[in-house]
Amino acid sequence: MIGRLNHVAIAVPDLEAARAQYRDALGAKVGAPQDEPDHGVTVVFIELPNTKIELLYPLGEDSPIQGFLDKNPAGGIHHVCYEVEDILAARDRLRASGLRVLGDGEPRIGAHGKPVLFLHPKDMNGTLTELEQV
Ligand SMILES: CC[C@@H](C(=O)O)C(=O)SCCNC(=O)CCNC(=O)[C@H](O)C(C)(C)COP(=O)(O)OP(=O)(O)OC[C@H]1O[C@@H](n2cnc3c(N)ncnc32)[C@H](O)[C@@H]1OP(=O)(O)O
Ligand SMILES: [Co+2]
Repeated sequence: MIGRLNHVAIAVPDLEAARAQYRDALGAKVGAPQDEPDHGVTVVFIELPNTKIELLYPLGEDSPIQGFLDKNPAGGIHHVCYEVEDILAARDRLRASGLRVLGDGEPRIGAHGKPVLFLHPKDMNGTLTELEQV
């Protein structure tokens, strides 16, 4: 059911420093910061030949990544995102397997303008998992 790895998200304590590191030290193609108020994060996408890195920084007072950064002040891998063709079919299949879909279970529009859902990290081998319909 799952398709390509769309992105690996890394929560960072200093977004500009992380952007500069990927651009200058690693020589990567680094995008501009993009505020996502509905998701409580500012994101920067880094284009790699085979996937993307999504740098995450908290936005607003109720950011879902604040707790993660409090526990991991140097930053760390926050989630992985897999592509699916039909997100509602994927959600129903995963729920039937006993996995918890976060929030109200209704897909929300993500940073690429496509519907996304998240699966609880405790049900996914300790890894917060995002699904994006492509
Ligand atoms: C820009 C849009 C979109 C895109 O298009 O790409 C995005 O990527 S948005 C990214 C940010 N949005 C989200 O993360 C939404 C989903 N996340 C959540 O609903 C919450 O963050 C959470 C996963 C339910 C965690 O909630 P929180 O209140 O921060 O923590 P808890 O204390 O309740 O955590 C319970 C338990 O889970 C562990 N945990 C938390 N976050 C992670 C993580 N990222 N990876 C692995 N494990 C995680 C946490 O440590 C707790 O474990 P214990 O300490 O053992 O209890
Ligand atoms: Co993401």
